[in-house]
This record gives sequence, structure tokens and C-alpha cells, in this order.
Amino acid sequence: MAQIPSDGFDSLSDQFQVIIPKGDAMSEKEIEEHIETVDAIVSVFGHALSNQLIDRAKKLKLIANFGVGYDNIDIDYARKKGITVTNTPDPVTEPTAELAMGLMVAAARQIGKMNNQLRSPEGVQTGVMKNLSTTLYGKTLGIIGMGAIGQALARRALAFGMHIVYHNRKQLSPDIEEEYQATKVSLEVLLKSADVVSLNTPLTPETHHLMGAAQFKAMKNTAIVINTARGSVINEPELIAALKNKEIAGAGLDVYENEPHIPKELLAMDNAVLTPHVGTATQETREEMSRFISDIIDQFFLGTLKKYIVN
Ligand SMILES: O=CC(=O)O
Repeated sequence: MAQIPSDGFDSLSDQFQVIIPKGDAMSEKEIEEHIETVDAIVSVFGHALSNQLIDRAKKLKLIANFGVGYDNIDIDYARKKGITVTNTPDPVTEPTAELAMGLMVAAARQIGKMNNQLRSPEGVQTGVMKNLSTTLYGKTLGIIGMGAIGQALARRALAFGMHIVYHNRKQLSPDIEEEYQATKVSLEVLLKSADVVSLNTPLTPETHHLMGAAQFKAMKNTAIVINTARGSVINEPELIAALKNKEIAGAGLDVYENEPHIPKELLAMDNAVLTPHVGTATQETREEMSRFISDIIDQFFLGTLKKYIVN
């Protein structure tokens, strides 16, 4: 995980005590040293903040999570303890959608595979009927999870000339559906009709292993799956099997079930384009996330925070 820029926190009032990771996310031990005395803690996505640690807090009122996903915190437990949990959706929407679009283009047009081949001692064989990949223009993108990131991806895909179907708990308003020319369909219909399936849901008990053997079988065998959400939305061994058995054609993955571990089989597959959980890892986004969290902390203690509370 990139270092958290500290500039965003400079303006924080010193009337309350906050634990802010100065370098990488803090270790449990570091948190343990301070947790009893602080009013707020800045936790970091992907780094679990255990209930045992929360239990040791005496004054803690706010856990401000650096990230949109908050599956690293038991938010119901925190609520029972009277602790508010917040996240940072706004700064991460566009960069995450941007990476999802990039993985989609890279997987469909085999950019990763060709890049690797070109640099290998064997090089690339050229010819009019060699290195054939798949055009995205005119194809159908199925977005699972049509929240802010799903919608930002839809906007990009529309510009690429793709058709959009989506699956979501909530129906989008007719205005938004019209803006993205997107149709809500069941998961079954989405899996059957999409040429690209993109996962843009939070990780919850309902979305855990949402995609497994049965869902990959239901997809077209020419289709690709993109995951910039959380690794465990996919059953990873079943994805590997589906890729090996050519039940689907490819994958573009930024997230994995046991990060930072990436299974060797995935690393060896040239129909999988892989990045190491960097959907929000741009300089601009990290700086914006720090400023965003600092504002949240200020507003929370002023009693004016209305948004970004997740529990
Ligand atoms: O994965 C990144 C985030 O949750 O912001």
C-alpha cells in the first residue's frame, strides 16, 4: 500500500487525538500502543482492524477508513460500541473505473500477453492472421454493482461504443438508466449476455463468492471477467479452473482472495492480466483521500458530518 500523504492532515484540529498512519498502514502493535487514548483512528483498506483492538479503545468515537471498501472492519460491532465508521467514496470513483476500463482493454486486446511476448527471448510472431484479439466496440458490458464506480465505468464503456446491462440490488432512476443507456437484468441474464463482466460491488456476506464455477459456466466462453472490487467476490480456485478449461476467455484482475498473495497459476496464465490492487493508487487520489479524511474528521467532531458514514 502506498504511503499516505500527510499534507492532508496538517489542518486537523489538535483538540482531538487521532492515530494517522505516517508510512504504510499501521501494524496491530502500533495501533495497540495508542488505541486506549485516541478519539479517532485512520484505518486503511485491506488492513484488518480487529474487534479485540476495538475493545481496548476507551475514548474512540470515529474510525475513518482510508478507502471506499470497509470490509477490513466489523462495522456492526463498531456501531454497537458507539463508534462511527466512515469511508472515502468520492476520491476513488474515477481512478477505480479508469483501471477497470484499462484492464478490460488490456484483457480484450491481449496487451499484457503481447507485451510479455515482445520482451521474451522468443519475441512475437507477426502476420495478418496472428495475434488476433477481440474488439470491444459493439460488445455488451455487464456491470455487477452499479454504484458510483459501476456508473463511472459505464460512462467510459459507452464512449467505447459498448452496450451496458447491469445487475444491482436497487433499480437506477430512469434518468440515470437513460444516461448510460443501461438496462437492469437478473444475474443469470447478465452472465449469459455479457461479453465482459465487471465486478463493482462491495464485499459483503451476500457478494462473497458471488462468482464461482456455476457463474463462469453460465458466461459465454468468449467472455472476460474484470475484478477491481474485492478478491473474495470471486471464488479464486474456481476462476482459475474456468480459465484453464476455457469456460471463459480471459480475466483482468486487480484484487485477489489472499492479498498480497497471487496464486502461481494466475501468474502463469497469459489470458489473465494482473495488477497488484492499484485501482486507487495514483498520486492525485492518495492526496485527495488524505484531504477527504481530514475533512471527515473535522466535521465529525464539529457534529456536522452528514455523509460517508457506513454504519
Ligand atoms: O480498494 C480500495 C478502496 O477500497 O478504496
